[in-house]
Parts: sequence; structure tokens; C-alpha cells
Amino acid sequence: MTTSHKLSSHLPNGANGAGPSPPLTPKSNSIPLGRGVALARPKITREQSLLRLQHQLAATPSPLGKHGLLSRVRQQDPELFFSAIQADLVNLAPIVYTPTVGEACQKYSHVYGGPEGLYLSIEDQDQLPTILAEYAATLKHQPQIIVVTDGSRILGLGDLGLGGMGISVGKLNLYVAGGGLDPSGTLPVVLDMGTNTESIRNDPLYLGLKQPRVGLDEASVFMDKFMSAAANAFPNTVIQHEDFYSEAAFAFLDKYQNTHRMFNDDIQGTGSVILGGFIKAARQASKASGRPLTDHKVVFLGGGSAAVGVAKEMMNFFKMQGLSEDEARDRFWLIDTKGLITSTRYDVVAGKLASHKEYFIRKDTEGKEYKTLKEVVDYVQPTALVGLSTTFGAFEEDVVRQLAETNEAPIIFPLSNPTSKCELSFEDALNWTDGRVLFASGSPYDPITYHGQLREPGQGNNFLVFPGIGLGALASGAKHITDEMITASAIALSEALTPEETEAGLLYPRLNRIRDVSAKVAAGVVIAAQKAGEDTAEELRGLTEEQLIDELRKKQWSPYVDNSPSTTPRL
Ligand SMILES: O=C([O-])CC(=O)C(=O)O
Ligand SMILES: [Mg+2]
Repeated sequence: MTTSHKLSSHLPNGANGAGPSPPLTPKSNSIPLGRGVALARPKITREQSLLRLQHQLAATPSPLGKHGLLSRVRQQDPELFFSAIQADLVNLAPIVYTPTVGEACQKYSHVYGGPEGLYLSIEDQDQLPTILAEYAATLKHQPQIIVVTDGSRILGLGDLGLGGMGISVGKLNLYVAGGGLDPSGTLPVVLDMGTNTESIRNDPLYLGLKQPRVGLDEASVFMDKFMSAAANAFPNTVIQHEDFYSEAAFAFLDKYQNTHRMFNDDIQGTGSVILGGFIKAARQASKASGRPLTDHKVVFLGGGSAAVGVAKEMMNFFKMQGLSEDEARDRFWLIDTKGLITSTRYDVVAGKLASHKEYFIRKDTEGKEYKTLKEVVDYVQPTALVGLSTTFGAFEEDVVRQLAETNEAPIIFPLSNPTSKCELSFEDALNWTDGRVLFASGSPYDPITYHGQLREPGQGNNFLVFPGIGLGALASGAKHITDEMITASAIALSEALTPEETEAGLLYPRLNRIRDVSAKVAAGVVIAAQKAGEDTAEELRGLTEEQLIDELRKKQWSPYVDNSPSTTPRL
């Protein structure tokens, strides 16, 4: 076997990526270490450090520049980093997370500023147990959440190979900022199996394997080795799968869901957050139209892992209204790149449809094919349109206007990320529906004053649930993350809005309450784990939802507060 790196090349400096790095030590030709050195440094308060960082951010014009600045701060001083994020989450989430994190992944090898987690190459797959055991031995605190990607489908930006590390780091930042996880309990991982993006392979600065991505069979062998090495080295960890291409995402979820404590954020996290938003939107729309909740019809543009995952999760809405599984499935129409997925379409007849889409094949189209979104909307007359197509502007004016003609309150969720892939902007959505739209996008849009009224867009991004799912699984000591736990996270999210937020017509709680929201979602997950008999945390049994939320809230980590694991059990 060829080994391109030494073992140590997998290991980040000091602790893990988001965890504390060792203090900077002076080089040998500078003043030697000692009390005198400390006295000879400027005396800086935390407030000054934070203020300086805020000034530097304000003076850095580009979002990517701000992202780079914050990444460097996170590596040197995580408490300062997280205090800055907590002080201004609404403005900084789009910098450390979607949409800017997408650009950071695209340019990862160019802006690389040092290791941020574990970079595991398929060439070293047989050494994974050693690599992870050695890594575990360097840590003071074991990781609690691992986010792992193979970089094969980063947001809607395609195969970015090793650059996918950026998304693992970004997700874990929100686990800390939004969920209250201790940063020393986070471990970002990228599995490098090559990349199918030629321009990346040809880039002299590219840090990953310069070879085409291995096929699913080889990837599965590597994945097996990773999952078992990770479970052995870190037995209490929750593993979040992120941004694997659809086929791999479904295959791995299917394989590990019942054997490991894991979930797939794109299939299940996105599914949950959209179910949560749809529960609110469908109620509002039915109130406006007077039509029953079971009458909603949902057209999806997109047939990837997120689309199928979301549609399956949204079926729970109809089941909650008493529909059977078949009746619930019947409320969905999925369109992929070849049009509406029907039983008579040529690739379906030829048995060439990707297996994850089979569940949603329409059998009632009587041999007719519907190629475009417009044709499908004409045919179905839906009440809701969901976009997971990664096609910018795909919800065109005529389609949106038509939806507005047949619905008092049209539900439109253009969910593709980042903003450069979004199907419809908030502004167009308002203008083309006379302001009647119930809107949620995956990436953030600013509020807009429409006809004198301030309108706030929903952001149906999985960050509203994945920290709660991970923390709930962790706190309950659940052996696995069941479908019921995922659905519970969606229901908890839909119940997390304050009366004022509901009154303002919001579909999701405001981001500045993310810590409360994550605790509420996590409590829902804990209760579902207890009901399913999956939990092992006996001390949480018998607590009410309110008591659970209190417990979880108390354990949330904050910068500069000594809630280290030695004194307080961590989440
Ligand atoms: O990262 C995000 O913003 C949401 C997500 O998982 C994706 O788009 O793949
Ligand atoms: Mg994702």
C-alpha cells in the first residue's frame, strides 16, 4: 500500500479543530518564556479583544475575507471566536456557515491556514484504527460530535473533494454557537477519496488526492472502516454524515442507521426542518383558503437525497392528519432533470432510475409525460412548491404567478444552497404573489419592506434542527437515532415559536433564540428516544419536557464560563 502522508499529517495542531490550541510560544530568537514575558505584553481585556475583532471584521469588505479572519481566530482563540459569534449570530452565521462556507470550500486549498480536523485519505484506510487511536490519545476531552463528509456534494456546489472540510467545520461551529456543545467535543472529518471535478484535480495547490473519485463499492469499504474505527476510538460520539452525493448518502444511512449512533443531515436534518416549517405554513395556508389540511399538494423540483428525504419526512404531516402511508405519498410529485418521475418514463421503464427515487414514482399519469415545472404545475395545481434542484432562478415568474392565482397563500420553499443556487429570491417571491407568499429559503435573505410592511423571510435551514438532534441523541445516551426521533425534532421545532413569532406570520423561530430552540428540539428528541426504549441516560427519565429543556439549557457551554467537563457533565 502506498502511504502519501505520515501519520502525523492527519493530526491537527494541538487539540481538535474547533478546540483550544496550545498557547503561542515565542520562537527561540525572541524573549525567553517566563513571568517577565507576560509582564512585557500589552494588557488586553476580553472586551477589547472582542471589540478589536469586530472592528477588523467591519474593515474586511468581502464575506470570504471575514470567513478567513474568523477561521484564524477560531484556531488561535476559540473562546474569542465563539463570543464574537454569540454576540452577533444573525450577521455572522452567514459568514461562518451558509452561504459563505460554500465559497470557502471551493477555495479551501488556496486559503488553507492549517489543519482544522482529520483529513483521512483512502490510501491510508488500513491505518484508520491507529490514526484514530493515536489522535484520541492526544486529546484531553473525547469528541462528542463528529461531522464527516467525503466532499462529494458540498451544498449545491458539486464535488469539492478535500475542500469539504470547510462544511464539517461550519456545521460544528453551529453545534457550539447554536446548540451549546463544548468546542473541545467537536471533531470535523473529511474522507478523501479523490474528486470528479477536473479543475480541482489540476490545481497545483489542491491538497487532496489528485485522482477521480472512487466508485461506491470502494467508498463503502472505506466508509465501513471509518465507521468502525470511529466507534471504537470514540464510543460515545454521535456521527453526523454531511454532503455525500445522493446514492452514497442513502446507502450509508441505510447501512449504519441501526448499527451506529448516526444520522444524515441532508436527508434527515433537512427533512425535519422542512416538515417543521410546513406544519406552520400549511396551517396558515389552510386558514386563508378554508381548505382542509389533507388537501395540500406538494410539487418538488429536484430528485436528490435532500429532495427525497424532505418529501418522505413531510409525509408525516399528512399521516398526522390521519392519512395512510399511500394516501400521504400521493400528495407529492417529484421532478428531476428528466421531468416528472412517472412509471412510464423511458428511464424508469428501462430500470435506470436511481433507487432512492423509486418510492415517489407516479403511477397515475396515464402514459402522459410532464417535462417542465410549468407543465407539472398546470397538471397538478399544487398548493406548495419546494426547490432542491440547485438551479438558480428555477422558479420562474410565470410559474410563481400561476401558483399565486390558484392559492390565497402559496407556499414556496426554494431551498437550494448557497444563495447562488437558490430557485427564487425573497423579493421576487413577494412581488410575484402580491405579498401573499409563505416563504422559506435554505440560505438567508434580508427582511424586506413590502408595501410599507416589514416582511421577514423564513430560513428553512437544517441548522435549526441538527444541533438539537445531535444533542438530544447525546444527552439521552441513545443507542441509535430512529426515524421517530427525527420526526420529534420537527414537531418540537414547529412548537418552538413564541406567540409573537407566530403572530408575525413567521414559519420558524428567530435565529437569535437558537439556543432555546436547540434545547427544545433536543428535549423532543430525548423524549422520543425514551419512548422508543433507545435511551440509556437514566437520570433524564421521568422528567417533563420543561424540566428536560431546563437541564439541557443549564449544560450549554458558553465562552469564558468554567463549565468544563471536570466540574459539570457536558452535553
Ligand atoms: O449547509 C447548509 O446550509 C444546509 C445543508 O446541509 C446543505 O445545503 O447541504
Ligand atoms: Mg448539507
